Amino acid sequence: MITQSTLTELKPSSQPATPVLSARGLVKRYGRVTAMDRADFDLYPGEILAVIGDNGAGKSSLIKALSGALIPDEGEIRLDGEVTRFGSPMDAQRAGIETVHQSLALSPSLSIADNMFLGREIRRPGMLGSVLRMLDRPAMQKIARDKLSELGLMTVQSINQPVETLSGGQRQGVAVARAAAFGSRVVIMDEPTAALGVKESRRVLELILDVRSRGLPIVLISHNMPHVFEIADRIHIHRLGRRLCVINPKDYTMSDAVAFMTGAKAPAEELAA
Ligand SMILES: Nc1ncnc2c1ncn2[C@@H]1O[C@H](COP(=O)(O)OP(=O)(O)OP(=O)(O)O)[C@@H](O)[C@H]1O
Repeated sequence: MITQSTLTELKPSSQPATPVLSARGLVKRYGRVTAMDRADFDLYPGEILAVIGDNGAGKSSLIKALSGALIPDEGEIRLDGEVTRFGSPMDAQRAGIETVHQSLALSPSLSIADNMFLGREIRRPGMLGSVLRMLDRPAMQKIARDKLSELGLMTVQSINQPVETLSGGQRQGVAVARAAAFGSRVVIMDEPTAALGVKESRRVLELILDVRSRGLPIVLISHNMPHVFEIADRIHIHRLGRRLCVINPKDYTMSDAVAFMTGAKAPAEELAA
């Protein structure tokens, strides 16, 4: 049953007014296709915000803009209230935003530790002026081991095991651990359970809750309604390139959410974002 919640009520009362990450009026056009049509977004400290929407609603475009992989034609993004511009994914990473892509972006033949530090290896101080500094493998292995055990992921036999020898759930675990290790402000997860079985999905959901309990807010893009309703604090519903509304999963059913997503039902006026 639809209750008459207001947007204000949807923010947990402990939340300060400033979102960690927000966007206003994002627009992205590809020729005649408008992938983002004045899209808004707000992520508050310590929350799991699910982003749901029908195929082609523009979720990936929104997430790409928030993670520096797409430069919007219009609109603004704010980090801790300050207007920011991400020219590349590296810019967003430097600002503390880590994204776990659906493809995971892991190198199968490399070890778990090497994958965790791919592209940001730790190097030993080299000879004065030397560009070719040696990799500090012991340091990277120690941090990788610490991060994985912090998240209860030390079921993998060795930190030096190639990623291709891991199960789908363990690989997802490595990708989440990497994001949690380097993301100081926000972790974005794109369909983290899409390719997993029931047991592995469960473990990944627990991992996401672990990451939240360590204080990092999470954006979860998912088509899996039971997962979304189980772990999200708020649900951002995207439709036709923009945020349609934000709901509290305690106040709505999965059928309500699907009806909003598909346009079968309109949200109450005060919910409209
Ligand atoms: N690079 C591109 N070139 C042309 N059109 C694009 C491009 N990227 C996205 N689009 C279009 O923009 C719209 C929104 O796409 P987007 O991938 O953001 O949606 P989505 O909600 O993530 O969809 P899905 O759930 O199917 O992954 C779609 O119509 C898509 O075809």
